Amino acid sequence: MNAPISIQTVILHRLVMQLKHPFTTNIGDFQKKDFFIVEVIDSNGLSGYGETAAFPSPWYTEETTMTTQHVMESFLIPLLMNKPITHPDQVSQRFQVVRRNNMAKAAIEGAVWDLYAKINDVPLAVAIGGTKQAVDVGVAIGVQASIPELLHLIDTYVAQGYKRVKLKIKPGWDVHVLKQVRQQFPNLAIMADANSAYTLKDIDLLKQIDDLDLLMIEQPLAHNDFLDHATLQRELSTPICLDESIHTFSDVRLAIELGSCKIISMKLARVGGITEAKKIHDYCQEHHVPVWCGGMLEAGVGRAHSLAIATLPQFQFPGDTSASSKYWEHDIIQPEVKMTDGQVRIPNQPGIGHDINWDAITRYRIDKKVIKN
Ligand SMILES: O=C(O)CCC(=O)C1=CC=C[C@@H](O)[C@@H]1C(=O)O
Ligand SMILES: [Mg+2]
Repeated sequence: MNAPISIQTVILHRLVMQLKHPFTTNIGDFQKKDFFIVEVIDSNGLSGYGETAAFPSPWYTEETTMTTQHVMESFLIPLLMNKPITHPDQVSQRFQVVRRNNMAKAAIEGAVWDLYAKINDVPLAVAIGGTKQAVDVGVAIGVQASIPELLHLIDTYVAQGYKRVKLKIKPGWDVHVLKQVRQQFPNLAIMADANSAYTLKDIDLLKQIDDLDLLMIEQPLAHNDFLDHATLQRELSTPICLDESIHTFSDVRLAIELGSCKIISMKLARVGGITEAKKIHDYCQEHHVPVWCGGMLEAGVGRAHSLAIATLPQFQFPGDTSASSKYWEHDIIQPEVKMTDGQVRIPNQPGIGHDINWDAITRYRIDKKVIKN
């Protein structure tokens, strides 16, 4: 039986970090990340760290930077502090009285998982049940100003060692672009992410991607439409991967039972944390459904959590957990996440396996809230 963990203090560090380059999808451009690093401190003064992923506006899910602050401060942190826990799995159970708000939940639950792993002196990946020492990683590339610029960018990332590229697509930037990329890179692992930019009216256009040997097409249709995705999957040989549709274990069961997809994008923030992610992983393993780790433009703490979950065996495709340098001049962890030959090695230090870079935290921090039990 694990010793009780009593959270005495929670600190919300609000940071704003400028992306090295704007990240463009069919919904809009991102220039900066406005988020929280959640620090949970136990009765011995040991800290665990988590990271919120919500964007400043509610376009990806219903959550935003500010909704996560409100739900963490007003509901989740009081629930966490009101009695000790003996295992991080109890955190998501305790949070069930709060509907949805998965990104707020995942940041706090992740911090407790990091603390738990440190208390038990094991890497977070080991505490989760991970089996890999290194994980394959790829890069996500937003919509570019021109096809030549896209091809140059892909060339740059391939030269760095990345073995998979994910390309954002949208009406007017899709089949013709993918065809030229495939022509230039005949053997490269390529996937497309549509962020719900299409409907079944586009079925004839989407069927053209079947000649391009893509790994998958991510979220072609609406976030809440399992039936049309099932209709589309029956027409496509390219596997559909669901991202924005998947918020819970029951969403995964529905999608697999209906045939809405053949691959699941796992994002700790979107599903509410590590405990739910492990449940989804185990179901996908049992039903032979590949999983891979999507990205949310994380800073180093969130990136380290994603890398840890990606060590579970059913993660079968390179994740979006590219090196820190893809997005950040200076990351908030040390050492930063580095990619070598298409892989990131999993640290064997306890917890997330990276120290917090407090100089960087101070540089980016715009607010700090200390909540004591
Ligand atoms: O974190 C990364 O490197 C990739 C991020 C990424 O592709 C996305 C983040 C959030 C929403 C989308 O734009 C997109 C996705 O759908 O996966
Ligand atoms: Mg996606």
